[in-house]
Amino acid sequence: MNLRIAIQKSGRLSEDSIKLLNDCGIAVKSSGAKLRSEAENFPVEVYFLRDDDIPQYVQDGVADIGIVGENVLYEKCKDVDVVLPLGFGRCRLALALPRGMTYNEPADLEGMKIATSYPFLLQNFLRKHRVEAEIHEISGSVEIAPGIGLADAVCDLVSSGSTLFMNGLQEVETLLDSQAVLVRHATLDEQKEEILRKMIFRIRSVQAARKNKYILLNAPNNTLDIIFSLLPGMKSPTVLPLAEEGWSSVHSVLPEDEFWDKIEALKAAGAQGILVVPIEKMIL
Ligand SMILES: Nc1ncnc2c1ncn2[C@@H]1O[C@H](COP(=O)(O)OP(=O)(O)OP(=O)(O)O)[C@@H](O)[C@H]1O
Ligand SMILES: O=P(O)(O)OC[C@H]1O[C@H](OP(=O)(O)OP(=O)(O)O)[C@H](O)[C@@H]1O
Ligand SMILES: [Mg+2]
Repeated sequence: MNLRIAIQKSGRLSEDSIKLLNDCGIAVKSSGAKLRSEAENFPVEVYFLRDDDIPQYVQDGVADIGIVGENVLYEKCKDVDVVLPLGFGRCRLALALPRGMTYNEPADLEGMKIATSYPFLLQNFLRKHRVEAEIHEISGSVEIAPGIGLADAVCDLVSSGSTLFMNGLQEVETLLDSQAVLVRHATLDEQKEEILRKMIFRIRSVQAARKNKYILLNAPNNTLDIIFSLLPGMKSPTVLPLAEEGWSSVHSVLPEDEFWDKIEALKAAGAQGILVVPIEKMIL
């Protein structure tokens, strides 16, 4: 029996969703016209859908799991469980006003007409701040609304901010920070649970590998104590003697976010010939 997984057919999450499955050793191709596809080497079947529909499909058990942005998930309010964050599709749901308009607090939105594709999340925000405003729901190109007299403000997704900028808008509030998450139907039979467990294990290994680098360096033996204190490694660093007397080669694993600071410190401690290599999988 196959685990049925729903991913976005074409859009911002499609490529990263397929790449994640591929990096987990699950051979699926991007959809084309075929909206269902079985992996060749792992018991999953992929459904290619509009992202808006994914929470409903997973809630109803039409799909067992899905990949969807938190923005869509929380807007749709469906009963599905979040399994784990996936680290891509990062964006924020934000309120924006025409540039130059003063904004100090949510009360400044009182009486405004706000265009959005996220009426539920916007309504929550307005209610929380006891603001009365009119919500005008549109399904896309939201940022055009103030410029054509359709609304006074917008509430839409932002990542680089260039769409807001190009449309003469300024961001004034963040309602939600979002990324893609893996969601699941509340209950699955034991066979599907087992497939999902394997998949989660693979995803975690891929994520750990993406967050770390393998580092190799040469150092004089009298600097090794300082170098070890800088390089924790998965257990502890590997040390091999160099052919040249009094020198060693040290191998270790470094988190991506500590990387540049550590490299500076390693150089200062006497490390030379530093090589940094990506890790493909990391089994914890
Ligand atoms: N600018 C962005 N940067 C990063 N992630 C984004 C950005 N815009 C949207 N996302 C994330 O990607 C998801 C899909 O965005 P996309 O624009 O492809 O959706 P869509 O047009 O609604 O597609 P569909 O046709 O599937 O309904 C969003 O729900 C959000 O989680
Ligand atoms: O801050 P930025 O980097 O400019 O990104 C923000 C834009 O990206 C998304 O739309 P998208 O380009 O996915 O088009 P869509 O309207 O078809 O969803 C979102 O709806 C914004 O319009
Ligand atoms: Mg959509």
